[in-house]
Amino acid sequence: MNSADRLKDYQVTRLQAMRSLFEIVEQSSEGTVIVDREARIVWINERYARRFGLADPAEALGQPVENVIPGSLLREVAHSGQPILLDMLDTSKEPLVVMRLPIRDEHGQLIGAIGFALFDELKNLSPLVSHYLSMQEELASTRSLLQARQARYGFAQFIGTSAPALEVKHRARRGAASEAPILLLGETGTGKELLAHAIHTASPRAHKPFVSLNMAAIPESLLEAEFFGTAPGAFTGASRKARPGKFQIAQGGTLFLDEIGDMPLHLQGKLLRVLQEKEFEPVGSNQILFSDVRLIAATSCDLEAAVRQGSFRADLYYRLNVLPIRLPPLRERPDDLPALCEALLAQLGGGYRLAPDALALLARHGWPGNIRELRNLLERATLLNDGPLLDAAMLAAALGPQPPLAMANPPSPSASGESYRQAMQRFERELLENALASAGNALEAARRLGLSRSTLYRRLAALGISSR
Ligand SMILES: Nc1ncnc2c1ncn2[C@@H]1O[C@H](COP(=O)(O)OP(=O)(O)OP(=O)(O)O)[C@@H](O)[C@H]1O
Repeated sequence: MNSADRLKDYQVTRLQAMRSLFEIVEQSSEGTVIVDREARIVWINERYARRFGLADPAEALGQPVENVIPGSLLREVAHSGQPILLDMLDTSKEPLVVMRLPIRDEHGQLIGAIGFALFDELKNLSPLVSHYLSMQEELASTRSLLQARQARYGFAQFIGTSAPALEVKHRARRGAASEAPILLLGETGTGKELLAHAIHTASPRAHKPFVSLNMAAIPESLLEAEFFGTAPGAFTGASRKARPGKFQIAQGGTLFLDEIGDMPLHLQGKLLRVLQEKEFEPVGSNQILFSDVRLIAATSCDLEAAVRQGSFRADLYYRLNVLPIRLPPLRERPDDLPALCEALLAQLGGGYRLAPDALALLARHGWPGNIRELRNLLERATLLNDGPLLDAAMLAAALGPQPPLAMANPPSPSASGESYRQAMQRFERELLENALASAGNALEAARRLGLSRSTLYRRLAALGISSR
């Protein structure tokens, strides 16, 4: 077939397509009307005429379109030549969804317009519209949640070039590339949460949420709902709406469970099920939800001892312990002190630096609160001094009247043959009670001790000390 034949063929096909289109729309629509350039009706189908109260379509011919169809915009289209592809037309009965198109002759001259009433069953559209609106809402809230839940730190923020710190980063990078659960072990303030953020940021899940949950900070009775969410009206006082749990919020991303050793036994079984079966049920529902969440757990307590004592399930411990990473206490990595001080002082702002004798003093300190304690101390020193150079005397003043813990007198051994454990408990009790008494409140006491508030509360609860 040559190109002229092909063109002829195309034009025929196009004409046939146009005719079919007109017939289909005309037959399936609620009505069709054609007007000339002056917006007088030249043709209207029976159905449409009847809708506007005319028994015979012939009665409409020659009339201005607005006389028959109040509110019609066909005059505008016949004048401007601009189509109105989708619009609503209010009528005395139900509103119509209409389409209006200009009509041109074979020379392209505007000669009128055609209007189709596509349908009147607007309620058919409402599920579509409400579905669209709810999807828009969901998208907006997911976007803002995601922004709020982006991990804040990467490996660059984890300061340290000592051998133990490099080993931590090396293992953490390997962990980031895998999907296995990670268990972060270490004393309070050693950077477990910081490292969990960094692992998430370096993992393929980085663009999905990072959600953290501290077992010690949430009352036991609310933990299950925090974890798995609730079905609508799941329990008295629960919201009538379903409430998503951290597993749903973290979907596709990472869930960081801090102080996992404080997790109640009955929840440990449920967590194990999620890890093994990748599914869970919201509280008060028997709907099974699929979970795609990478778990990073952290603890400052001795989980193996907890397993031996029966307060932590052995099967969950083994499942979590696939890739344990132990964060060394600050006293085991004194070489990192200068870099840590520099980074923490830079974060605090104000251009402060440490004098060499200040570093020597810090190296002798015991750091029970580790890097959090170091950060708090430096912050206090910058608040007490105008700077820019902080010396040993200034840091000693910021540390407070008592000598640094490493140099403090050890508790005297009890003449009555007190065990190591009992002596440690007595020491801890004195330390916490003194801190509470001198600080006046738990938040300030935690700050002074270099502990997180949740760790302080947990230790107070364990020793039966009231925080008031
Ligand atoms: N290697 C590090 N480099 C820089 N800052 C650090 C480092 N490790 C910890 N920090 C800082 O020390 C503080 C405590 O860290 P983080 O909260 O991660 O400790 P944690 O081990 O999770 O403590 P807890 O067990 O009490 O919850 C934070 O301000 C953190 O940014």
